[in-house]
Amino acid sequence: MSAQREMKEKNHWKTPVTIIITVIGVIVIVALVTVAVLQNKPLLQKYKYGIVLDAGSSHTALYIYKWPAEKDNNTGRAEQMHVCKVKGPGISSYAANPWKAGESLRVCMEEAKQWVPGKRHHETPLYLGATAGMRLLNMENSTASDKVFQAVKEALQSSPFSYQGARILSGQEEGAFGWVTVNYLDDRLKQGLETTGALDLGGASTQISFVSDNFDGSESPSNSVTFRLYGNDYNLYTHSYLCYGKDQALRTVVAQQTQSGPEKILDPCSNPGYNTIKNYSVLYDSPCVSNRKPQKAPASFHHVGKGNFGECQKIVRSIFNFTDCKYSHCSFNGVFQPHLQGAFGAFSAYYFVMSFLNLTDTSMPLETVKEKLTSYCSTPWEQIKQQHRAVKEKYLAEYCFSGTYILTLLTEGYNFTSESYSKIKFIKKIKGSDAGWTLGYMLNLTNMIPAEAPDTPPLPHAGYVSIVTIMAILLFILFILSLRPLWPRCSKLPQVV
Ligand SMILES: Nc1nc2c(ncn2[C@@H]2O[C@H](COP(=O)(O)OP(=O)(O)OP(=O)(O)O)[C@@H](O)[C@H]2O)c(=O)[nH]1
Ligand SMILES: [Ca+2]
Repeated sequence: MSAQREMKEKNHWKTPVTIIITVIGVIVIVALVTVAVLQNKPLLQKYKYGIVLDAGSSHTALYIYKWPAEKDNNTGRAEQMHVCKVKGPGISSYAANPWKAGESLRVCMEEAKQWVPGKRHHETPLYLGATAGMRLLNMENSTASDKVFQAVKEALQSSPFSYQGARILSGQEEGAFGWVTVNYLDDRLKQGLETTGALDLGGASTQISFVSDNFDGSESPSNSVTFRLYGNDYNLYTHSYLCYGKDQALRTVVAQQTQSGPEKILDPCSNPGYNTIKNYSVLYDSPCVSNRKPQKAPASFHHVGKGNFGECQKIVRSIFNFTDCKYSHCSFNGVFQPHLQGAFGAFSAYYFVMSFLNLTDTSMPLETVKEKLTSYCSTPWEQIKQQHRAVKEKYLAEYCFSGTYILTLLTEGYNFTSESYSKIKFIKKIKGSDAGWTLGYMLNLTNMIPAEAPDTPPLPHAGYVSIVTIMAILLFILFILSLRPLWPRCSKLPQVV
């Protein structure tokens, strides 16, 4: 009797133990699965943001980038979220009123505050990089350049973002980061694919950057930039030609025609019927041409269009020096350049000009490109204006020169042949992000491209979760089986007895 009671009491005790064990088991399963889910992926996809201001010679643009805020930055791709074009000219144009340079940025800075979520403002890095316009101002008047930077810094520091500095990029940096952007957006770096060269045509300078098998940097170290990205070594050739941006090259071509200080020039690079008065002091107010300034000249001259592609190309050719070269190969002006290799992406003014002129199809023979330019250049100015009422007159007036300049720079300056020309792609954006140096610059400064290939997880996220879930269930079943001797079935034994 007492044994039976003991057994009954024991059974009373066993049932709650089984329940507790079951509850603990369920909790363990839930905890394990939750850990697996959380460790590998945040429940809510959050983004990080970065802002880069491109203070170019002709204008400033503010780019906002975003990327998934995963454990390490290297797994998600950064993409352009928004671009804000600053109204007015580039910051170097405010040399006489530096505070206005800072003021000009305010509208876009306000816009940035709307695009980046408020709670991310303080952790969002903000950079400003200035290019050829500020390089020229710095050469001409470093005090004025410092004052412009001071004004710009104050404007940026007063924003809620994490200001990381404003500086002038070197030509090598500008070229190399443009190359990084293009290849990053094309996913060529991560996958270790053959890279694409980058051609950037700005207002005051132009860059060419590419990887060439027969360039190791030894022949001209100043043209060499090395990178180790995702476990691959790149020896990049890059050169930036100051004064060979579209605006400065045009200035040089007009200066070339006004060296004797005439009152009128008949310019083959402007359409027939184009006629405007230009100021000598404005034209020669740039270190790119100041040494050519005529000794004796009136205050202004009549700039009259003649519209002749062939003659225009002759003058354009004359701003390149093709004779001096101390290296095995040169492009122009005695600058070393290895043999062109692979495909190229051409952006900025290359794209603006060639898309306007319907010349982005590079399978078109070079002869056809010349014919189309001949036709555009010879079209009367009034007709051009009538046909393109929505396009800014300043741009319209320059397309004959710009097209001629681009063709000459590519084929005679950089030595693109009809075959290699067909490997150029005129581009504005890649997968929604603008081609340009800004993204590459930010990726570099935020260490978002690792030197070594990231450790790829042997299993995707879902795989981890499934395995942990199965293991947890198996463990639980084993655990329950191990408790068999305590199962309620035992409590019935005394009744049988
Ligand atoms: N036709 C046309 N030209 C443009 C447009 N936007 C800019 N440009 C011109 O194209 C040239 C190059 O522009 P950007 O690439 O912005 O040059 P930037 O960055 O200011 O100059 P850099 O400091 O030399 O790089 C300049 O002469 C601009 O005036 C456009 O929408 N259409
Ligand atoms: Ca630029």
